[in-house]
Amino acid sequence: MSQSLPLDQLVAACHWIGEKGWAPATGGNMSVRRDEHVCLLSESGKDKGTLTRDDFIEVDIATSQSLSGRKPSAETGLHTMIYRLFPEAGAVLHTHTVNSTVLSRVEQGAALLLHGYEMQKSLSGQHTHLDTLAIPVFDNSQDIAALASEIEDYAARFPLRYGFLLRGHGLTCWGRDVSEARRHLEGLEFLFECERQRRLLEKA
Ligand SMILES: CSCCC(=O)C(=O)COP(=O)(O)O
Ligand SMILES: [Zn+2]
Repeated sequence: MSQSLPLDQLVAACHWIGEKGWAPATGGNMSVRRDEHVCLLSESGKDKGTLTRDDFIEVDIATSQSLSGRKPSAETGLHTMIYRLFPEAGAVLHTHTVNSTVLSRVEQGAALLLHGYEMQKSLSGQHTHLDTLAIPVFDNSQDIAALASEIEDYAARFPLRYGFLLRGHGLTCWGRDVSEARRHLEGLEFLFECERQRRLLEKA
């Protein structure tokens, strides 16, 4: 059986994300790397749970410019930043879930620390619940270029793996391919739900 193409895998991932309710009201954006220079990014303003192959736009990774007249995601600069920072990154998924939106506001520190969860091992290279996983949290901004620059500066000084949270906005995560990006998204969302519940129960 022939293996589906990365874009087909990404479209299936978008439908899965939509079914999960993780991209409500046109929120979220998704992309896949085509090669060293170009990625395919979801078109801005569309319902991401019902995207088709035709809803993805070729974008130059170096300049973040669309190679056609159509408007790619408002957050294009964050996707291209990830592809420039991490040559091994093959797919980027951005979602607006309740957990990522609320936890990123409750967490006042520079990172959401996850510790003691077996499902930390769902993330590539993680082998024990005894380690502490730090998912950085950045203040939300409508200035995507400035936000990308802030995150690039962070990545120059600290390890940046799996994803980052935008405070009161959502999660952007990535993987070597669509399958790994999906696993990282699902694993992080599970961990966020656990952490949100833990904080609620420990306050009770
Ligand atoms: C109502 S969604 C606000 C924009 C956003 O945060 C998002 O993730 C979707 O923007 P896009 O331009 O990619 O549709
Ligand atoms: Zn968003």
